[in-house]
Amino acid sequence: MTFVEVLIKNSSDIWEQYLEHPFTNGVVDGTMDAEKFKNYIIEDSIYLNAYARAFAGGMYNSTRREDLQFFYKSLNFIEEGEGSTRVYYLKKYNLTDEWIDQQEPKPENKEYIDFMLGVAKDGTALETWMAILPCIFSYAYIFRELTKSAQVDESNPYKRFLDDYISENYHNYCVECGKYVNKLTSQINMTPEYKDKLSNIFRKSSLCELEFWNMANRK
Ligand SMILES: Cc1ncc(CO)c(N)n1
Repeated sequence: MTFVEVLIKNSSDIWEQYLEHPFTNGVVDGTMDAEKFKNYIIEDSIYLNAYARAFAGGMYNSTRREDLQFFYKSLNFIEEGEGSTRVYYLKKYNLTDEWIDQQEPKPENKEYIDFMLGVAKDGTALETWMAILPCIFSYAYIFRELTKSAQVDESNPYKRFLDDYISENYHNYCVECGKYVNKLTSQINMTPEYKDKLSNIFRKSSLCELEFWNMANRK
């Protein structure tokens, strides 16, 4: 088993809950309440700004060119994909980035942001990847799994959102991230204690993801 596979296995009890969540299922079948989805997009726009700062923290703490490059290549990929989808929905709701900048995140979002930025501020590149990987991987996992048996309807208002995560492009990016992180772990001395430390960071972010869905599903 690769280290990335171990990480996911150690958080599988949480990951299983993503697939049964009323919010993720409501988005996939298009029945999600429009107001809830709008509020989700607002929180997620705040989150993605903090996410970019986490990458910046990871970059600041990286001294190897490959590590620096992988952070900015990833950030660019996210900005062009999900970032522009958020802008599309914000426009639809007549909201602007300037307005988003003024908003305070809800408590669940704030907890996730604070955790991620804390790891990125003081951690190594690898530790920072532990905090940001559940975000990247879980969306591919959730939306690929949930659309396996049923295609996304053309009339689904959330199709543009879903298409980002079920695309081949996003899948390939996840594979690339996995390879890169596995390579990082093969270059250092991974004691059992350190493996646990890394796995716990990944697990905490996985839990924050679940709380984010719970938050989104509350009015
Ligand atoms: C909270 C959250 N987690 C994961 C993703 C996917 O990158 C996202 N856009 N937002």
